[in-house]
Amino acid sequence: MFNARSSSGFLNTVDDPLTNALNAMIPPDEDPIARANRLALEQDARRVSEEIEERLRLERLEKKNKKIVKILLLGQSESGKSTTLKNIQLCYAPQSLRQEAYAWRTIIHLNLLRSMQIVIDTVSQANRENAPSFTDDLRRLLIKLSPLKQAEELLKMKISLPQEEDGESGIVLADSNEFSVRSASGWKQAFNKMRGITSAREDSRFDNGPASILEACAEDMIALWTDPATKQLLKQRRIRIEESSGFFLDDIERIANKAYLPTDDDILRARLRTVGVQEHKLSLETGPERGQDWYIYDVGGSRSQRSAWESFFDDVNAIIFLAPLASFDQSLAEDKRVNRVEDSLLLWKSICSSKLLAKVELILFLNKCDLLAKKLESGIRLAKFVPSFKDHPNNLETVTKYFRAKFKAIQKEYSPSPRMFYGHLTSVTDARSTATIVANVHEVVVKGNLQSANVL
Ligand SMILES: Nc1nc2c(ncn2[C@@H]2O[C@H](COP(=O)(O)OP(=O)(O)OP(=O)(O)O)[C@@H](O)[C@H]2O)c(=O)[nH]1
Ligand SMILES: [Mg+2]
Repeated sequence: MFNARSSSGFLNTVDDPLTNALNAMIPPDEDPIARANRLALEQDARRVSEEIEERLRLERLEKKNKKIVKILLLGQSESGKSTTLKNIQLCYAPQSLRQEAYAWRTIIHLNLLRSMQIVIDTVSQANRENAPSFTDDLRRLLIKLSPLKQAEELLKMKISLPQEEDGESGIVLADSNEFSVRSASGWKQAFNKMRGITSAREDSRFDNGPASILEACAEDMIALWTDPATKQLLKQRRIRIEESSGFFLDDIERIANKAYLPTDDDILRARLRTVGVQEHKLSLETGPERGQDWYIYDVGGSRSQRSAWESFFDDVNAIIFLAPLASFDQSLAEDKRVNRVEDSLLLWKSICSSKLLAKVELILFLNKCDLLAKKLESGIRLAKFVPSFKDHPNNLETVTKYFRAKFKAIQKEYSPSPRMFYGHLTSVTDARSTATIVANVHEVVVKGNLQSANVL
């Protein structure tokens, strides 16, 4: 009797309708030659049937693979979420980021002016207080740098040019020091208007006045920033601008040049606060997931914005959670009583324990390790801010090991069901090392996606 091959798992002798139909057609007085012919024909039919089954299986698999992948970036404000998104763009769609370089130039100019303003304010205050370290040189520089205020106003106007439908512009001022990007179209319109402009010379549609002011003031900005009296005043007042977001004061000569166009590295270091949620669509162009669409959601991380996160938890595949370790000696901008690392640990706990996220892959980036290393080397002791660290050696290896174990233990204790721990030590302003980690995230996401589709 004909036996269907069952190793493929699709067909068997009992239930297969084709086998049953063929068996019913066997003539009772069949001779050996007719039998051999019939078996050959049946085998042929079986092969074709199996081929069709296999093709359908592959099509089903392909469809499942094409399932939209959703990744959510979470973490407190300034943890590095938007910078991680830029890294993912750099890995999978570098041209799209480079096309935005000219728009980032304006943000970087604003970042530079923001840091310069902190220096100017500190030196001016020393003047008002008749500090002995205030010199005539500093006084002269302050006067010469007064046009920078106008440059800042012009830049803000330039970036706020497009009006959204509701009449609001894309860029808003969060406080006197920081501006931010709204999730809606204003900022994208600004990008689009500037898209394709690859050099300042082509920038005929926009007033290039602020860049002229910056170039004219470059020498004096460098003189003020590098003056030993300035450094001393900043140190006395414990102002460490070098560690703040969007620090470009060591690059004034290059950035204040009128022909300046940001490098990838500059774009990663630029600071533009996120307000709301930004969706970024990525179509994978190579590899086995070719054609698959990834949607990456970048959210605003400040406390007032966190209530909006939950509406994005639905059918999310993976969460990249950023905890900036270098902030162990800082408090939240929105609540000075709360230590930043403590806030990250509490946030991590709430994400791990969420029932809605029980099946979601969690990938932890213990970020800003470059700044953490510098901070520890400069003698700042972790135990002063995190007493449970006790008298362990205050070096990068021990500190990162300590935090990794702490985050891992929280995940283990609070996850509704057991899940893998993916923890990376990152410095997401470093594109090269981050590319390796992004590849790892890719693997986890693809594996998780196949598992959720019951393909693995
Ligand atoms: N040195 C250093 N700087 C970093 C690192 N990660 C991020 N930054 C910088 O920190 C600043 C803040 O990063 P963002 O990516 O804007 O932070 P965010 O989490 O998106 O913040 P919100 O939009 O306010 O929620 C930027 O200027 C980054 O360049 C890091 O690993 N090392
Ligand atoms: Mg952001």
